[in-house]
Parts: sequence; C-alpha cells; structure tokens
Amino acid sequence: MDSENLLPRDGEAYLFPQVFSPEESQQLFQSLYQNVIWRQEEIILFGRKVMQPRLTAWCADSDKHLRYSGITMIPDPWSKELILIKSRVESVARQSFNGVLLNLYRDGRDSMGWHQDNEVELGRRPCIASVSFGAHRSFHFKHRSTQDLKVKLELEDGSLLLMQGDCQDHWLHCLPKRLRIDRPRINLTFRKLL
Ligand SMILES: O=C(O)CCC(=O)C(=O)O
Ligand SMILES: [Fe+2]
Repeated sequence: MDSENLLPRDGEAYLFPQVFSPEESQQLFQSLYQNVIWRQEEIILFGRKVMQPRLTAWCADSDKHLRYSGITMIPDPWSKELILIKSRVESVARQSFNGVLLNLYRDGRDSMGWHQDNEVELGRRPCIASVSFGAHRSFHFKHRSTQDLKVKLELEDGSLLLMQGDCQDHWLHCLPKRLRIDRPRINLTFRKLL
C-alpha cells in the first residue's frame, strides 16, 4: 500500500485521492442520485426513535441483511454502477466486499454522529472502504480511550478511505454538520459481512 497510515496508533486509515476521475465521479454521482432508492430511516438512539439526518440505502448479496441501531435493512440488488465501483475499490483495497451502505447527505445540515462500525457480522478487524462523490466534507476520528487524540480529514470527490486493522476497535468516526455547505454528497461504505 503506497499511502501512509493517517492514524498515529491502534488502527489503520489510508486515503486515496482521485480513485475516480472528476468526470467519472460526476457521472456516477448523477446516476446514483437518480437511480438509488433513497430512504430516510427511523432508528433507535439512546432508547428513543429519531429520523436519521441523511438518506440511506443498502445494496448487497441477497442473503446479507444489515442490522444496526435497532433496524434491519433488506438488501437491494447490485446495479451496474455499483458493480463498477465495487471492482475498482476491491483492486485498491486488495480484498472483496459483499455489501455497500449508501449515504446521501442532502446538504451540510445532514451528518453522521460518532460511531464505530463494529457489528458482529463484520467479524474481527474489518476492512471498510469508503468512497465519496460530490461536495467535500470533513471527517473526524477520535480515539476511544484518549478522547483528545483526534485526526481530521477532508473527503474529496472521487476519493477512497480505507479503515482497517484495529481502527474500529479503538477509534470512533463521524461526519460533522457543515452549515455553509449547500451541495449534496454521496458516500458508499463497502463492507464484507460474514
Ligand atoms: O459519510 C461518511 O463519510 C461516513 C460514513 C460512515 O461512517 C458509515 O456509513 O459508517
Ligand atoms: Fe462508519
């Protein structure tokens, strides 16, 4: 891997800019924006029902259901765009995936709170491959036991972020609100469910 680890310890995060060219990214953004069946899910957060501050979809092999925050997502099938993106991502990550969670942040008011992707279905030390199209957004990591240890990145159009090794055990991540951003962003996190 010829990208350097962005985490100082306890896990790995690698950022690959322009895995998709600006032209490809724009085309893929448009096609995903129009063709994915985007839904706003109601989840359970600290025992209360809340609407997620973004739209989502889950595309995967037909027997792979995604369970998190009190919901179960039944997979939609792979489209030809998603198969193309998945194979590009698999060649950079040098590993295979069988599902992708899609997030549509309509503007800077949409966000994702602090979390770890550590569901049991992902197994130990999962590799999660996160592709970004559209508006650039900040992405933050914070260490679980040393909370003032933070790493901040910008996720640009066409980039790929790989989180792997012990990352999900020791680090939380989030996508903070950015009220000045008025453009949408699509993010795809490829996962391998056991
Ligand atoms: O939108 C992002 O970059 C973060 C997505 C994420 O962390 C997730 O889907 O688990
Ligand atoms: Fe995540």
